[in-house]
Amino acid sequence: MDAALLTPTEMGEADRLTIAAGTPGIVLMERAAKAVADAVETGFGDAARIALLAGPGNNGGDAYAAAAILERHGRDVRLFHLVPSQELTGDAAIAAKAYGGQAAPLADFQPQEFDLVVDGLFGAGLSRALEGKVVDLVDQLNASAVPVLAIDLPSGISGTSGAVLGAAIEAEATVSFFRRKPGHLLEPGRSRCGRVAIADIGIEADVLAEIAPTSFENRPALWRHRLMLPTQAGHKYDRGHAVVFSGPASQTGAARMAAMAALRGGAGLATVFSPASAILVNAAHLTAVMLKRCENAAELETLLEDGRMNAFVLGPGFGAGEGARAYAEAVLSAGRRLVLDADGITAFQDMPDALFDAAVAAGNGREDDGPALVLTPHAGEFKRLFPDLAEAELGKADRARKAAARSNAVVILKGRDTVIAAPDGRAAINATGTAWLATAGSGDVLAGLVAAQLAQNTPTFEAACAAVWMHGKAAEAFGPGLIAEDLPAMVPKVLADLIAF
Ligand SMILES: NC(=O)C1=CN([C@@H]2O[C@H](COP(=O)(O)OP(=O)(O)OC[C@H]3O[C@@H](n4cnc5c(N)ncnc54)[C@H](OP(=O)(O)O)[C@@H]3O)[C@@H](O)[C@H]2O)[C@@H](O)CC1
Ligand SMILES: Nc1ncnc2c1ncn2[C@@H]1O[C@H](COP(=O)(O)OP(=O)(O)O)[C@@H](O)[C@H]1O
Ligand SMILES: [K+]
Repeated sequence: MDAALLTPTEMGEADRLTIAAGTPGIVLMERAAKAVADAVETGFGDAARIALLAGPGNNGGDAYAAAAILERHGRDVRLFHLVPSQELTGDAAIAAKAYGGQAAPLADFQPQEFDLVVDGLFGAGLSRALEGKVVDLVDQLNASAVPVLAIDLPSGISGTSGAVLGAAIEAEATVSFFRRKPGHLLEPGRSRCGRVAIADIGIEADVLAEIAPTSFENRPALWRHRLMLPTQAGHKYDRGHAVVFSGPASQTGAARMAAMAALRGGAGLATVFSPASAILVNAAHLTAVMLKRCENAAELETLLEDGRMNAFVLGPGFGAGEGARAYAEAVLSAGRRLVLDADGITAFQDMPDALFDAAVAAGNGREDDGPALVLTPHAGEFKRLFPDLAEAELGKADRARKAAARSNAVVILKGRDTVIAAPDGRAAINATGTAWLATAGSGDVLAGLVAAQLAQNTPTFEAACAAVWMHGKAAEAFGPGLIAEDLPAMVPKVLADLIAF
């Protein structure tokens, strides 16, 4: 549960359970305010003049309480309120009453008069788009060079989806409480948050058992225990045999990169299945990865008789069309797990139901494996299979969740904020990687890394999460100038860190 993310509603529940167990709300608010004041001292110690913006709810209450602490520390603070303090209720009213310092209406706020702005306008309670004068204020603040420290979330960012509702503050840092929220990790929220720190305000982790969150940050804590690492006396077949389908002679590189990634990621063996026309070009470039001819669906049926080949990748450089559909259906109906990427996804754009039916029929493979199918679309490919979901007013995590449920697949919806979703409703949001991953062929390597985990019998959701995390870590380890070929070579370092973890 360390990796759990809480939606604002779930966070409200954590708050409620904690208060019911005996900690008054004002105590939680005081602790939240202390964390904000600490973040000011550690991150913005040089700021001479500090403005705190207070909204109409408890986010504003946090601002009042933080202003009181900073003033006690001798800092030059001034508070600006969206509504007069007499209109506040509950804990926010208590905090406002306790603050005896300077306060003025928000209309008087001029960003350039300050060295730091603490944003306590709206947090978890944001319920609709910002409008009117508040939008003007947000625009004015964003245009100024004054750094902002956001309380809980930058105002205007949805904690659930990371969306900008009307307008949103661009923070340099954000202090949130107990656990991250999806909006801290999903774009554009992630970019608006700046550095995120999570403060312990005394909410016990055991409230999570009752809340049963379904969103997670993609961290090793989520899947490390499900990874099958080599054993001392292990045989290569213990680690499975990954197969990648090659495209025609002019586009074979993608499959080889995926196969190399499968091997580096720990599959015991990796083989490229190649059409006859591309055998020579593949042979000229393969060494540790093996090669077999696979010309058509009939030949594939024969090859599938070798039950040790347990994880397949179809799509990178494959070419779209009927061939891809027949292969995908054959692999799934043979009870093997399949990563369907790129052209493999496009091949089903006119008949997504044929794919979903095949995935449903394939069921969950061996008992604990999870779904037989992994889909790895970027936003464009996602739209080909799920046009209605791509256009619906949904956050990225819910979009991926609905797609996973409909297709009975684990869906890896790629991008800077890749979401991995399972048909059972779990969704993990990834935070590893660099912008250098946006390079030709990097998705092919990811497909191979997923197959590496599937080959080693990692359950499907955890396999996908681990692969996405490693892919990002490999990019971080390489640094600038990355091209796709560099990624498999960085996997050993990523694995070493993971094993030491
Ligand atoms: N949970 C916890 O454990 C803890 C939570 N804590 C803190 O509480 C915060 C959550 O407080 P909260 O629930 O009072 O919500 P908050 O973000 O202040 O906003 C609600 C107010 O804004 C209003 N409003 C909404 N949208 C609007 C719009 N577009 N334009 C204009 N108005 C809008 C809304 O009005 P209404 O929708 O009711 O009309 C309501 O008045 C959380 O982020 C954290 O900082 C900490 O103290 C520590 C413990
Ligand atoms: N700005 C970014 N930051 C981090 N990762 C990114 C970014 N842009 C793309 N990626 C990742 O790079 C990979 C690109 O895959 P894909 O779109 O399939 O490209 P290709 O088809 O060229 O292989 C995905 O894993 C995606 O999540
Ligand atoms: K805020």
